[in-house]
Amino acid sequence: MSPTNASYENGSKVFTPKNTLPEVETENGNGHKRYSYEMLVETAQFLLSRTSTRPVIGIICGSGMGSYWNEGSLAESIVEAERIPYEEIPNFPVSTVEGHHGKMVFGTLGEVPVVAMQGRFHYYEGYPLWKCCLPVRVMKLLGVKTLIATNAAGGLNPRYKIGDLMIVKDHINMMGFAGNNPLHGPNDERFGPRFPPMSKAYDLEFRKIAKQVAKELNIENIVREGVYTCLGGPNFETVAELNMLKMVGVDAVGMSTVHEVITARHCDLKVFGLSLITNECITSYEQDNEANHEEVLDVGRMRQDVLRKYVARLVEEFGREEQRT
Ligand SMILES: O=P(O)(O)O[C@@H]1C[C@H](O)[C@@H](CO)O1
Ligand SMILES: Nc1nc2[nH]cnc2c(=O)[nH]1
Repeated sequence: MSPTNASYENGSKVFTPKNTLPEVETENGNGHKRYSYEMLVETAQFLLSRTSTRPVIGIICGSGMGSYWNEGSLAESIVEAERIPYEEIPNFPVSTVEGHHGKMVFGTLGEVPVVAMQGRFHYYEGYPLWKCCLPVRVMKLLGVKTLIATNAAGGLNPRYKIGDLMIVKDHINMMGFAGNNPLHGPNDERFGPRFPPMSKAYDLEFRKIAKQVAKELNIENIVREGVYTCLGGPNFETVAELNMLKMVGVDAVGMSTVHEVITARHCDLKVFGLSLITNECITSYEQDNEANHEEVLDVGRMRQDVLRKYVARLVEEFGREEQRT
């Protein structure tokens, strides 16, 4: 079935969108049924019935940033928080990774209504990319205008230090090179166009604001700006892989965010991406150290104070920017 009807007007091809995403797609090879638009509306309506918050900013908390230790983290600094476990949410997957709680948290940050995912879904957990990104579409249906996607990442740029923060300037969709994309399959025009552009994926104004706020908070010495890539995981990379990624201009390597950002841009959310550099990428066979998840979580804990303050101020400023435009 074609997702669009093409006709010709004055010699140019004109596409008339059809709402064609079938109720439930066929299983996509690994037992995961695709969800219809209506099912995601049901999910959003359930959430709206469980909270009085009407969020304008959605936050995805990266590994170790979503309250692994229950207090002091980004998700825990949300005021008048209402927490809804993923298991209670219709059509929602569950979080299986240590450091990811599995709750949607509604409330305010700096008086801006927000929803935060305390725990995200990763491809390596066995979810197809579209399912990893399902909450982004639910956020859109909740009324969210801006997505802040945070992640833990390995620092590939030799100037980066463990504990640095990287404003994401752009990404390289490595999994997309192999044809794995969250938008793969029939397109539902109610979310967005068949062929969305990605050249301005990370909002320029937000990036400027983030640099300004870093100055105000006196953390500009640890705030960088660079290119992120996502690999499928769950293993950390080989030396050869990392050297290849370095050659193509990658500054930080992770296992998330890229597909969430593609999904967010497809449904016209504005995006800000932030990586916490939790470990050094090993690019030489002479180095003894190896990447490990414990270090990733430890660095998240070490930096939770800074992250919390930084993201809370960003939310305030982005909320203001949202009202201005
Ligand atoms: O959810 P994020 O991208 O922050 O988590 C990263 C990637 C893996 O899930 C984990 C590896 O330690 O951290
Ligand atoms: N792929 C990848 N993901 C990470 N998440 C945190 N650190 C890393 C890393 O070094 N590589």
